[in-house]
Parts: sequence; C-alpha cells; structure tokens
Amino acid sequence: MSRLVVVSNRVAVPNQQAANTGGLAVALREALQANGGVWFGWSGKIAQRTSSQPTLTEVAPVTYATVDLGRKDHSEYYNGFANRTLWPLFHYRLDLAEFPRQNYEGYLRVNSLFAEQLRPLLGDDDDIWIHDYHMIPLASELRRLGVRQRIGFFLHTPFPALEVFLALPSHERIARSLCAYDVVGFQTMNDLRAFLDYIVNESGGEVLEDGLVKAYGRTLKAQVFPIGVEAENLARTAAHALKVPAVRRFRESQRDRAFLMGVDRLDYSKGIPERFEAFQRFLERYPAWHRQVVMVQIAPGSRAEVPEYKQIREELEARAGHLNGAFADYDWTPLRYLNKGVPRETLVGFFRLSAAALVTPLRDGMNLVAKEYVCAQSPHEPGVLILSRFAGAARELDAALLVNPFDPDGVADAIARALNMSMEERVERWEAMIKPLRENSLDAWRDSFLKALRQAPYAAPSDTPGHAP
Ligand SMILES: O=P(O)(O)OC[C@H]1O[C@H](O[C@H]2O[C@H](CO)[C@@H](O)[C@H](O)[C@H]2O)[C@H](O)[C@@H](O)[C@@H]1O
Ligand SMILES: O=c1ccn([C@@H]2O[C@H](COP(=O)(O)OP(=O)(O)O)[C@@H](O)[C@H]2O)c(=O)[nH]1
Repeated sequence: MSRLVVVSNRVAVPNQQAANTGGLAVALREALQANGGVWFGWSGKIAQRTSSQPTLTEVAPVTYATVDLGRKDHSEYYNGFANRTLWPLFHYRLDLAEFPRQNYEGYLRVNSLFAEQLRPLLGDDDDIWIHDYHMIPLASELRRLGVRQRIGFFLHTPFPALEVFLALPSHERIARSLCAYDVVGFQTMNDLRAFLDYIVNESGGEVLEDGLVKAYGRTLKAQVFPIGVEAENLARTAAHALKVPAVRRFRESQRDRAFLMGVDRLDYSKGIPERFEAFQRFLERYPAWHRQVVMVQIAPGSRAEVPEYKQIREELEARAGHLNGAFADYDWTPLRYLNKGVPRETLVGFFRLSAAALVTPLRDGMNLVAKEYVCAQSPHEPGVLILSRFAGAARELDAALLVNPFDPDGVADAIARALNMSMEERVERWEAMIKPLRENSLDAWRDSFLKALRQAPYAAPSDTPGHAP
C-alpha cells in the first residue's frame, strides 16, 4: 500500500505544547495512528526566521516534519490571511474579514515555501492529503515543482455561499487552486453545493456525473466526507471516567445540581456570548431552576494575537461577571467559566456527568465536541444535546434538540425542555444519534477519502479517447 503524507498547518507532535489544539489535530493524530506515514506542517513555534528545512521527529509509526515560522510569515500567513481573511469569510463574518494585499502575498509565500520543503520528502508512490484553508494553494505549488502524485484536499471549515465567497478579492485564484487537487472533500452537502455553485456560475466549469468537476483545464472529484470520531473508544473512556481524579472532583462539586456543559475554543464562530445570553434568559424566565442548575463553560484561548480573539475574551469575562453578579447567591454560582483547556479524557467524564450540552456555534464546519458528547453518554441515562442548526454536525445529529443560536429565547426554551425531558425521550434521541456516529467513525472518514483519492486521476467522459463530443 502507498505511504500516506498528511499536511496541515497544525501538527500534533506527541508531548509538545500545541499538540491538542482543536478538532483537526485531534482527528488527524488518530487517523494517522493506524498505518503511519508522514505529517508535515507548522511546528506551532514562532522563531526569528522561518526554518530553511523541516525538523524530523520519529514517533513510530509517524514521522513528523515541522517548520518553525518567522514572525513576518506567522503574522501574514497564519494570523493574517488564514485567520483574518479566510476564517471570518468562510464563517459568514464578512463584517470581520480584512483583505490587505500584504497578507495574501504572505499566504502565497508560505505555501510556496512549504511546497519546496515538502518536495524532497515525497516518494513516487505517496498519497498526499492536504488539510484546510491555510493550505489551499499547496497543490498548485507542488505541481509547479513537478509533483505528479495524487493530491487530495479536505476543508474542515464551511465553504461559503457564492455571494459571500465573491467578496474575496482573490476568489478566482483560490478556486483555481482548489481545482489543482484530484479530490476535494467537504464536511456537508451545503459546503459542496456552495463550491459547485461557484464552479458552474463563475469559473465557466461543469459539474458532471459521479461528483466529477471539470474546471480550469482539469477534472477532479468533489465529494462530502463528514469527519467522524472514535465512538467506541470515547464510550469506553467515559464509562471509566470516574478513575480520573479531576472527574471525581467535578462530581463532588456537583452535589445534586444539573450541569449544562459548553466546550469550545475561544472563537467568535462558536457563539459563546450568545449562549451566555440564552442562559441568562433561561434564568430570568424559569426561576424554579435557580440553585438547581449550573452552566460549565470551558473555553481555552485560541489565536490570541488576532484582535477579534482578544476582544471576545474580554467580552466573555465581562458577561460572565455580569451574569453571576445578577444571579449568584452565597451558595450558588450559576456560571462557571474556565478560560483554559482540559484533557479530552477528562472532558468525556464531564460530559458523562452532565444533564445537557450546549453546542451552539453561529457557524461551524463540523464540531467534534457535539459528536464526542453523544459518544460519552450512558446508554441508559443519556444527557441531552442542544445543537445549533448551523454546525455541520447537525446534518447527522438531527435527533438533537436543534436550535437557532441567534435566538436566545429559543435556546432558553430548549434548555428548559432538555432539563424536563423524560428518560424515554432522552434514550430515544440518543439511540438515533449514536447510530450514525458508530457507522461514520473516524476510520471510515479516512478510508473513504483515501479510497476516492486512490482512484485518481479522474477523467471526464469527454477526455477519454474515442468519445464523440
Ligand atoms: O489550529 P488553530 O488555529 O488553533 O485552530 C484549531 C482548528 O480549528 C478549526 O477546526 C475545524 O476542524 C474540526 C475537525 O474537522 C471541525 O470539527 C471544526 O468545525 C473546524 O472548525 C480549523 O479548521 C483547524 O484548521 C484548526 O486546526
Ligand atoms: O479544553 C478542551 C477543549 C477542546 N478539546 C478538544 O478539541 C476538539 C475541538 O474540536 P471541534 O471540532 O469541536 O472544534 P474546533 O476547535 O476544531 O473548531 C475536540 O476534540 C475537543 O474534545 C480538548 O481536548 N480540550
């Protein structure tokens, strides 16, 4: 079998600091464990200068090849074009998106440099799988250097609707770069549809049968591959969670109160201020629940140098203080807000002990927390998932209590409904959700993407010899 080379901005090198940040790193770490391979990307370190070659770290079965970024590259490529242009735009926050030409040039420069450093590590029979919006131009850069191997791309974020994508001054170059891949994967049908809309209406390309797309002189496959989680492992970990001292302490602090859980990177796309607002509405409108319920929000810092992330951090501190100031009593603090990360093994224990989870992003590619929450539940006494309809996960988890995160009264009602839900209904909803999670596991996600990639190169019927035009 050919070797797998995974490329992503975030690389989870074992025992290193940046290892556990975000769903992409969690998922790829697990996806590479089975058959091994190479994982190339940013080291997570900012250095005086960008490395001239990657540092190789062997932790069988994976070779990690990581590059330190110099301050200017880090600022223009990661903080700049990736996180102040593409991220807000892809999450429908045109109001926050900025388009300085310098950041775009930094983005192209770092992609070209990654291609040069990756090129010597590639074997003739490798399959190359590139991840996320930081790396869109990488395939065309690799092709420019003569790389002929199969290259696939998976977008972990949403792909925005046509009118939003067109606001990007470099939309044509970005779309053309996507078409340099052999397979382009999306989280949901919505994302795929938006991409195809661009192909048909803007690129002058065509959408053919079987997910084939013909555009910019190439034929590629565009398909939906919703990312999964390791359902059985998470369930096992959760069942034994009380062995973890932090989970025991959490339970002791609970007394007989119902816990509502929120776990998100501190990101404006996650809808945390809106969630606090909804919880406040709930406390105002359902006073019988005072002292009976506590909301626990875990929000590790993220992208701390980007101004919008600093602002949201300050906003949340103020809102949390305000909410507790208005409702807390000497024996009850309604909101516990932790601005730090918690190991995943501990998180699943917290999930198991909670009455409900609030996963209410304003927009999210998938949201693995929603899937992990369901997997961590006891089959006989499951908690309730309150889930935003704008999370990719809502497609598979439509038996959750689906909410509109922009409507605080609606979310407040959903909290009350979750807390009052009969055990029969909780079990029924959980069974409907765990089924697709067991079927679309993380292994199934990886295998189905690689299966599609290994069928490349794709050709349109009109490209095959003997086909009458
Ligand atoms: O690497 P960071 O800048 O610290 O950000 C963390 C990751 O955030 C995003 O995660 C996405 O991938 C998840 C798994 O597919 C998905 O569930 C979630 O909806 C996405 O937002 C980002 O796309 C990653 O590149 C980052 O590493
Ligand atoms: O304190 C934390 C917060 C989050 N996570 C993990 O980080 C991932 C977050 O992925 P998700 O897809 O929900 O969102 P992202 O941060 O990638 O946008 C999940 O696996 C969480 O279990 C964690 O281990 N500790």
